Amino acid sequence: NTEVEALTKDPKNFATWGGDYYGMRYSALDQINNKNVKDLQPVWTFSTGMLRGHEGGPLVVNDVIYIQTPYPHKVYALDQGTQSVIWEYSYSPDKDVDPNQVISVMCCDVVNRGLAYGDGKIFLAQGDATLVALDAKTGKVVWKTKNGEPKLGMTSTNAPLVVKDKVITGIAGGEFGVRGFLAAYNIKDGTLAWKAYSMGPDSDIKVDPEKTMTWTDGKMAPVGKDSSLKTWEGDQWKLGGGTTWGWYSYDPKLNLVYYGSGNPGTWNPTQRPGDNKWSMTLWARDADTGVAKWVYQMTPHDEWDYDGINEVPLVDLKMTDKNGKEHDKLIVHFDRNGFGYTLDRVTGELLVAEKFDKAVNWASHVDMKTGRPQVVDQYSTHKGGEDNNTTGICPAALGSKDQQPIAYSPRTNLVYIPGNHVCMNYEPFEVEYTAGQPYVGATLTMFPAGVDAKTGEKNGSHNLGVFTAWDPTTGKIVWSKDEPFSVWSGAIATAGDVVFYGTLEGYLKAVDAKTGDELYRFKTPSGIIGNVNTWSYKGKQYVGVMSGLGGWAGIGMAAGLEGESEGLGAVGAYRNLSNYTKLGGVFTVFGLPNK
Ligand SMILES: O=C(O)c1cc(C(=O)O)c2c(n1)C(=O)C(=O)c1cc(C(=O)O)[nH]c1-2
Repeated sequence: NTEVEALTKDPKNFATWGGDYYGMRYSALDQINNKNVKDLQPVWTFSTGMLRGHEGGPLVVNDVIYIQTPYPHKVYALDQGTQSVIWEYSYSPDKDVDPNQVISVMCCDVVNRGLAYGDGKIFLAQGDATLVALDAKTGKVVWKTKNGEPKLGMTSTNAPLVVKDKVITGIAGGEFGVRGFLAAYNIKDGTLAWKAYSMGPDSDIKVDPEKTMTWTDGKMAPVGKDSSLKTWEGDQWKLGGGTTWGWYSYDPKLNLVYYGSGNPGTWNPTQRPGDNKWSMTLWARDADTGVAKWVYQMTPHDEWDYDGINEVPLVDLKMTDKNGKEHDKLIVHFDRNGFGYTLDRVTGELLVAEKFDKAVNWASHVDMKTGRPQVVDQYSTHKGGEDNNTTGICPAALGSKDQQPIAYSPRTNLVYIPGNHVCMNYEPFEVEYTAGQPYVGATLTMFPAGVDAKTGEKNGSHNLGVFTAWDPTTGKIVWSKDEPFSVWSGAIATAGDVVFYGTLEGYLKAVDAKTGDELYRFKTPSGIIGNVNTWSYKGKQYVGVMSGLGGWAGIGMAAGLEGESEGLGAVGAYRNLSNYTKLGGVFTVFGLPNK
């Protein structure tokens, strides 16, 4: 979409979830820099009036700020000059939708990861799995389309992406036996352009047996006929998961959309033998047709809920592989499974797969020839012994990183990873599918990793989080900073050589892009699970973030859960958070003082 591309080229805007089509989360603004960021101040705030988890970040298009809240949603268009509401959209359910039923099938709080802009419209993927287009000037509904059935456990939490004349969106519900898909809707009227499932017959998954390639035996080869069906028993693929609730990025020159698919259903691995393709997979799909150019499955036959949906940012960086071949169009991906991947985004060749959190113990390494992780027997959840409980698995199900997007700076050539440092015990149990009911089949408890995040030495630390700078060409940690709680907020890097991120206790932090030294912190009104964005208005640079504790890590407080293993195992680990912060959605804008 040429309009969106032009908007993202002017750093006064922040016009997609990632700031650009690449999903780099880098801003060319440098007014706020590593020397003066210590003087940063909150300059205005705005309460969203809602309590649950606030994910995503402000979209800034031609001086108007657009923010959205968790389900049942509000969208606000804000005027920066008067700091007032231009328009407000209030969600109202269609006749056949019961908001309480929707809330009951949203797995990890009622979050929403953000808005998209294009063609004079603002797009919101609503919790009830309808995609709505709002007039960017008035907030009036232009069109609305049903992308999934909440009664079957389908919900939406993703930030859509406008690509050419289409809006790309996905579906959540991997814990409810939903078969994931990516869908493209026509931007003018919301009619379906294409839909591509994560598993099933070749035609459903838009895979060409001859032309869709995958990493095999150290090179790319066609996936062959029935590449998904062959890896499931019977028709289990129909409840196969592989949902697509994360982030989508796009290469306008290659016309390819990149994203990852989630965990296979159920979490109990003994119930679904096989590799369960193409769950846990990185995808490159043609934006016009949806047909897959290449696929790479990161975690075949998942046994840990290492959902593969984390963002797939594009980076233009030169590297030479071990055969001496040069690559300069790359993607990076930091998976829940704890491995940081670099692939050639044109061909899908696997270039780097290394641990970005040294606590990771479920696999020793990724075999670079087959691309398969080498599972450590002791941490296979098939092998839980008499009580069926496998203990001390790292990372926990919420991964070494969950949905919180990374930032990449083309000035340092480093990736900045907001991360988790959490391990788990995992006890699978037999579960039967009932439409619209949880199809989880495992009980978890989580706890801090207790090892040095850089060296892997045991140190008994109680940190649940870590913020890491990473070299994507070598797969090495450059620096890392412990955080008391998981960093559940999306980072941003700037041309001022500052990296910003939020913490679960509620701090907005700025660190030096080269050294990681902390330069600034400010305690916002609630825990931060939103993304930090930056833009400029009347020549002045601003930084903005939504506070509002929730998401999976904050589910205990957000949903009022108490039991150790409630909230899919997260409640126990993050219990202490309530000593630091409370619920409440607030958008805070920061700037340097006027001289
Ligand atoms: O399988 C799914 O469909 C699905 C959906 C979601 C979601 O939509 O928020 C999450 C997850 N899984 C999940 O595994 C997970 O760790 C997670 C964390 C969060 C969050 O917003 O904090 N959502 C989700």
